Amino acid sequence: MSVLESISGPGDLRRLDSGELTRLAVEIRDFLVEAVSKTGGHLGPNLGAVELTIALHRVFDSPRDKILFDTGHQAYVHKLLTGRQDFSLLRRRGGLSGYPSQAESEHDVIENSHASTALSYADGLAKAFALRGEHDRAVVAVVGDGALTGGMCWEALNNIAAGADRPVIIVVNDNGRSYSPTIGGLASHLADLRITRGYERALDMIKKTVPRAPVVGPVAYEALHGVKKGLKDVLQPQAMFEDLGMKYVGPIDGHDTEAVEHALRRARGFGAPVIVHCITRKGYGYAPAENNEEDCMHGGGAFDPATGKSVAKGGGVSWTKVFGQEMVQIGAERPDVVGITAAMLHPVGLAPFAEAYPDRIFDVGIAEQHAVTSAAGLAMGGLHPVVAVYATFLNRAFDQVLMDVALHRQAVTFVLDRAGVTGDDGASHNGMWDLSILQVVPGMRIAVPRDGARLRELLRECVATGDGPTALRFPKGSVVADIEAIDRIGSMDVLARHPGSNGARVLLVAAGSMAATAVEVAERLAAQGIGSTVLDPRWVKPLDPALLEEARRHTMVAVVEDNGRVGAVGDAVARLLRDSEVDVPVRTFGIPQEFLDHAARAEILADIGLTPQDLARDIIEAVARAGEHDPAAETAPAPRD
Ligand SMILES: Cc1ncc(C[n+]2csc(CCOP(=O)(O)OP(=O)(O)O)c2C)c(N)n1
Ligand SMILES: CC(=O)[C@@H](O)[C@H](O)COP(=O)(O)O
Ligand SMILES: [Mg+2]
Repeated sequence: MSVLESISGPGDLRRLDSGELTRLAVEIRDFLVEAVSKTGGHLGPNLGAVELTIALHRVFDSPRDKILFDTGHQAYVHKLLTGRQDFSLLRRRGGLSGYPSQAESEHDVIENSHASTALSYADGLAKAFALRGEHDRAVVAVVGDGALTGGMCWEALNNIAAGADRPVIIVVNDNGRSYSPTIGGLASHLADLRITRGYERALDMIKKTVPRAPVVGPVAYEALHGVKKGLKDVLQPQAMFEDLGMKYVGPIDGHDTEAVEHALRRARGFGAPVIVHCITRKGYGYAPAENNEEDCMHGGGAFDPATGKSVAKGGGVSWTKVFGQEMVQIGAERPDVVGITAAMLHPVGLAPFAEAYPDRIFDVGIAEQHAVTSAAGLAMGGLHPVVAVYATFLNRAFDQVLMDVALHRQAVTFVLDRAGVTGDDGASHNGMWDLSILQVVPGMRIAVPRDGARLRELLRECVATGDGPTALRFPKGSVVADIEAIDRIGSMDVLARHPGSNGARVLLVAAGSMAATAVEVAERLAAQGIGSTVLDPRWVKPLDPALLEEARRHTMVAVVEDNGRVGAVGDAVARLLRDSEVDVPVRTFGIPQEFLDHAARAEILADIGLTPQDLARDIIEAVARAGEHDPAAETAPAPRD
C-alpha cells in the first residue's frame, strides 16, 4: 500500500515520519498528474500546494479548526488528504467537484470559486469563535498571490489586523502567478519579500564585519549603521504587513513540509493575526507545467502525461478567439480603444491585442471592481475601454457598472465570455446572471451575437457607441457555423419562417447562442403543423419596438435564452408587450434560477430543457393548452428523441 492510500483522513498524516512525508508528496504529485491528465482540471495550482496542504493538515485539526481555500481550485490535495481519492469523475456529473464542496466533506467550507473571498470568511469565522468562547479553534486561510490582488482581501486584512483577540492565520501561497505572472505593486512587494532570505544573509554578514562603535569611533559607526538600516529598509519589506498590525513569518520554502509545518506551529503559537508567507512554484515537480510560460497548466482539459500536451479533440474556433482577432483589427482602426483584463489576459482572448498594442492593454489583477471603475476613468479621459471578463465575475462589479460607468454615461464596452451554462466549474462559474443584472442598468445596451460573424459585427457596433455603456456576451467553447438571416425587421434578423397548417403561429425570439437551437425547434414545430418565425434580436437591451408588430402577427412568443429566467430577455419582452398592450402570451425558456451542480454543459442544458426536442415538446404542449392546436389530430408523434 502506498503512503497516500494509507491516508483516510488528516489524523493519519500526523503519524507519518519525515521519510514517509517525502514519499507522500511524491505520490500525490504522481497521482495528480495521472488523474488530471484524464479529466482535465487545475493541475498547476495543485502541484504547487502539495507540501503546504500536508503541513496544514498536520498542524491544524480540521474540521474543528477551519482551513479555508481562496478560489478553491487548489484544493485537490486537501481532498486527497480528507478521504476523497477517487478522482476518476473529477468535475463531472456524479464525481468530485473541482472546488471544495460541503456536500462532499465536513472539511470543506468555501464553495464559491470567485477569488479573494477567503480572508473575509476567515474574519467572520474568527469573530464567531471568539464570541462563542471557542478560543481554541484556529481559523486558517490559504490565499494565492493572485487572489491577494483582489480588493476584498484588503478590506478583510484591515479587519483581521484589528482582531488581536481573534487570530486568523493567513497562509500566502505565493507562486508569483495568477494565470500569468501576478501584476502590481503588491506583487512586487511580495517579490521583495521573496529575496528576504538574501537580506538575512546580508545582515549576518554586516553584523560579523561591522566592528563595535568603540573600535571605529562614533562617526564611522553611524555611517556603517546607516548602511545596515538602509539595507533593512530596502531588503526587509515585510514592514508593510507589520505596519498593518499583522505578524509576519517568512518567506518559507513552501515545498519543504517540515519548514512550513514549523512556521505554522509558530504562527499558531502567536495567538495573534499572522501572515505565513510561503514561496511555491506553480506546477512544481512536473516539468511540462513548471515550464509552461503561459499559465503553468493552470487549468484546462485532458493531456498526455508524458508531455503535458493537450489531447482534447480540436473543437473548431472558439468564441474567445474570434473576439481576440476582431479586437486586433479594431485596435488598428481605433487608437482610442484599449483593453482591460482582470488577471486573465489569455483566457479572455486579449493576448493578441496586448501583443499588437502593448501600451493599450491593462491587467489590473484579480480586481474586477477596479477594472470597471478605472474603465470609467479611461473613458472620461477620452478612450474607449473594452473590459473583458468572464460573465460570472462581472457580478462583483455590478455597482461599479451601475454607478461609475452608467451613471456617468461612459462609453465602456463589457465583453462577457463564458456567458450561460459553463458546467464543469460548478455553480459559481455559470454565466447565468449578466442578462438579468444588466437589464436594470439605465442606458446600458446589450448585444448577444448568435455566431462569429455577428460577434464581429456587434463588437464593432459596441465600440462605435459613444454615449454610454455596451455589453456583449457569448458562451464557452466553439462558435457555431454562421447562421445567415433571411430577412431583417428593424435591427433584428429573421432566421427562419414556417407557415404551418393551423391557427398557431409561434414567434421564437432566440438570444445569442440559442439561435441554432431555435432554428431546429422551428423545424420540429413545422413537422407538427405549427407555424413559426425565428427572430434574432441581436440587441436585447433596448429591445427594438418593431418586435411589437411582429408579435401581433403570432399567437405566442417563446423567448429562449442561456441565462437565468428571472429578469432577463424573456421578462423584458413580456414587459414590452404588456406596456404596449399587445395581448400575446410570452413564455420564457431559460436557466432555472438555481445553483446548478457541476456537470458538462450539454448535460445541464438537457437537464433544464434547453434542447431542441425539449423546447419543441414544451411549446407544442403550450400551444395545445392555448387551444390553437390538437397534437392528437396530427399523424406525426410529438418529437421526443
Ligand atoms: C473574481 C475572480 N476573477 C477571476 C477568477 C479566475 N481565476 C481563477 S484562479 C485565478 C488565478 C488565481 O491566482 P492565485 O490566487 O495566485 O492562485 P494560484 O492559481 O496561483 O494558486 C483566476 C484569475 C476567479 N476565480 N475569480
Ligand atoms: C478557477 C477559475 O476561475 C478558472 O480557472 C476556471 O476554471 C475557468 O476555466 P475555463 O477558462 O476553462 O472556463
Ligand atoms: Mg498564484
